[in-house]
Amino acid sequence: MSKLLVTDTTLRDGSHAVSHSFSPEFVGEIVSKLVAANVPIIEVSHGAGLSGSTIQQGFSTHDEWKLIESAVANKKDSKIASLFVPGIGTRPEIITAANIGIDVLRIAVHCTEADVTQQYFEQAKKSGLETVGFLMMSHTQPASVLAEQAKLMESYGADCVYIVDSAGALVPEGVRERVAKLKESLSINVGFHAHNNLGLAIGNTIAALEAGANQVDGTLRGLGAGAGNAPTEVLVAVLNKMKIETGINLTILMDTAEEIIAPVFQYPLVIDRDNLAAGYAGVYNSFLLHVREAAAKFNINPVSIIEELGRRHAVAGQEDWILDVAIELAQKQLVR
Ligand SMILES: C[C@H](O)CC(=O)C(=O)O
Ligand SMILES: [Mn+2]
Repeated sequence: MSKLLVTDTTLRDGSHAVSHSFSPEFVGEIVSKLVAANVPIIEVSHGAGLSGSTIQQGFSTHDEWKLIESAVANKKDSKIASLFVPGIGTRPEIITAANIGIDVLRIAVHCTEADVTQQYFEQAKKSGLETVGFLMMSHTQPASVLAEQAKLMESYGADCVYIVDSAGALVPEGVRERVAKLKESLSINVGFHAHNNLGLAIGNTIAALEAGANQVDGTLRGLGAGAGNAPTEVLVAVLNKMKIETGINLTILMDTAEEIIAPVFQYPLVIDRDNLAAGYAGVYNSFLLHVREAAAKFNINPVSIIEELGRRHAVAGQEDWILDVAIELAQKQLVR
């Protein structure tokens, strides 16, 4: 097996968990540490991707382009990736990010919407970028549907397609069958991105590797939306034990997670009631901060909002449903 490619997305998925408050200085410091640890790909952007700083997705405290410039300035031999969500980002932002010097664009859509990504893959290729397709909320579709979507992305120019467990809802068997189907269907790399709502982020990532995944994600200390991601340092420790070569320096990861990332946590990253409810109901992790705000505003149990969003199969971009559901539930309480 060629060397496994690990992408650290602390500075992108982790952005959700710190209310998009990373500074250019902090980004430069973390990128330097990840580069020193030999992490091959480092993702940096707003949690919702290029141009994600909006009222619906949460405003960034700093100019996103300055964050990306700082990452590029410190990247040395590592590659800088940015996420891109069609409908949030537009083609000019791809050009701007390429001109700043990113190397990889990760194009993320709900896992049945690959058909809207063609123009963005084409633009990314035109701009000289490597490309990754990110099939979000992959638990909602069977392997056969995901494979069809992934083949569309491959035809548009994707160099890799990821199974993305956005709600942390998959169990290892579900990961294995999805990754194996993509491996069977594609001639490009296959990746996996975990969330830890059921305590399975590491286990699921190993299941993805056993099914043939070539690229996997992690975040330092698991800093990420909702229940967080597979902690990169833990993942590398487990891979070392399994004699799977990554070329990554575990000590630098452990020290950076402990000494620099842990102090920036705004709340403990635990599988609390809301995070477990989201994984169990299959609800998108980046909804959770907004769910908690709405629950507090209307004095209702956040789990009742999460369970209703799960029943309605809410997907990325439907953050406005959170408030609608909260208002409906509050009104029901009033009429009891
Ligand atoms: C835009 C999302 O945060 C992408 C992601 O990390 C996920 O779906 O998980
Ligand atoms: Mn994620």
